[in-house]
Formats: sequence, C-alpha cells, structure tokens
Amino acid sequence: MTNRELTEQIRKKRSFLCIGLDTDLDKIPGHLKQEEDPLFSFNKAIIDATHEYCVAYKPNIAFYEAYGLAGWKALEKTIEYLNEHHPDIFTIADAKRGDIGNTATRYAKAFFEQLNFDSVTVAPYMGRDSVEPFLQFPGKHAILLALTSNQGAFDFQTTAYEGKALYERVLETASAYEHSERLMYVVGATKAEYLQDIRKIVPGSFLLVPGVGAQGGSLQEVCKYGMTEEVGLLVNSTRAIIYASEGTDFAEAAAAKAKELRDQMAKELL
Ligand SMILES: O=c1ccn([C@@H]2O[C@H](COP(=O)(O)O)[C@@H](O)[C@H]2O)c(=O)[nH]1
Repeated sequence: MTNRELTEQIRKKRSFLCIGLDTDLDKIPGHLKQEEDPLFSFNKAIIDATHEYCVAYKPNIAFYEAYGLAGWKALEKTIEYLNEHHPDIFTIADAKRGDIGNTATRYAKAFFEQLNFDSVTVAPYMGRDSVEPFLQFPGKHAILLALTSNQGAFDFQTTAYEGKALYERVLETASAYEHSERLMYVVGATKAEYLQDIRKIVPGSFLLVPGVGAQGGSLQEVCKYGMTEEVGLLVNSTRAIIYASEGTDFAEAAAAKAKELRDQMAKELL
C-alpha cells in the first residue's frame, strides 16, 4: 500500500486508528480457550467487530513467538484473514528487527513475501545496511524506531550526540537512505511535546504513534503537534481496546472503545 492510498483510507474512514493485536492467552476470555486456535479466534472476532473504525492493525510478533509454532500459525492465519477480507487495511508486523544486511534481507522477505505484511518495525541502531534491505520492496514500508514511548527512551534516544539528540540524528540520517520514501517512524504518544521538532526534520513522513490508552498518551496533544495537512499519523492503541472486557462481550466492548477513539479522531480531522 502506498502512502497516498493510506491517506485516502484515513479520509474515507475519518480515522487514523491502528489497533494492536497483542493477543495473550492469559488475557483472552475463558470461553475462547476451548477453541482449536484461540489466538486466531480472538483476533478474528476483534477484527470483525472493529475494522470499520480503524485503518491499520499491528500484531506485535512477540505475542505470537511466545507460543512457538502454534503462535506463528495464528499470526499467519490473522494476516491472511486481513489480506483476504480487508485488503484496504494497512498491516504492521511489530517485530523491531535489525541486523547486518544479509540477515536483514531475510527478515524483510519473511514479513513482506512470506507473510505479506505492508510494513515491519525496524530498530535503527545498526545503521544504513541494516535498514535499506527493508526498503527494496515497492509498496512496503519499514517503520523505524525514533523516539519510543517507554521510560527507557531517555537512556539513549534523547542523549545529545554531536549537538543533536540521537533520535534527531536517526531521523536526519535515515531520511537520506535509498528509498527513504518507504520509511515511516515510531514516536511515542507519551512524548507528544517532541513532535513539533520532529516534524521539522520529517515534515511529510507517516508517524506510527503508540501509547494512547494503557500508556496514558494524549490523542489531542499528538494531533496538535504531529498532524500534517496529509494527516501523517497512525495512532495505535492496543490493551485499552482489545481487553476492554474479559467477558463474552469482549468484541462488542472492543468495538465501542475503537469507535470512541475514531470519533475523537474524526473531530481532529475537521
Ligand atoms: O515506542 C513504542 C514502540 C512500540 N510499542 C508497542 O505498541 C503497543 C502498545 O500497546 P498498548 O497496550 O496500547 O500500550 C505494544 O505492542 C508495544 O510493544 C510501544 O508501546 N511503544
């Protein structure tokens, strides 16, 4: 999916919501555990109930890897279900990969060719040759960690390096990579006040912004400092939506939460 197509979906649905699919057997409703593939059953029910309110889904790969082969099968079924039934929805493999070029190419093939995700999150620490292999696939995107939502972001990302914070250096340097038009960046909603300066470095790039909901980030602040004329934002919320209820009404509760966020987003788009 191209940036333009994603923006069209945002305008059409009046939403820039990305729903995380961090599916945890300890958190899903008990009745689903009798199913043959509880992870997929949960995801399918969440997708069926929420797809009209969002433009992206983001399974975090850790939640599937934790269950070994069964987890990978559930992930594969989930992406196949999304691509078959909702081809207009942008998909993000939140895998935070990063390795030497030779290995990065295999990661890119795994997520773009084998699983057919639209994008994958990538850690920038190993530099150009670890990122560019992800940018060789037309219509696919690497989403580079810039300023993350967690407290540990202050350990390195905001530290000054040759007069600039490391996250600023990441944004500037990566913007010059080959096919950087296929890059997006992660900026945590908990760090919304940094967005104004970030927009000076990457004015036209899409930002994936996690941290609204369980981590307490403010949607309004994110929009105030980070939204562009083309919107340029995918705001993610996971636990606050998918675990809105522990009961048999979990999908309806998730839909209600997703709708609530979508309605707030629609107001920001006015
Ligand atoms: O900076 C980052 C990068 C990634 N994440 C991931 O996003 C979701 C957030 O889930 P919530 O339940 O809405 O807190 C999760 O998969 C994280 O691993 C992030 O939070 N911050």
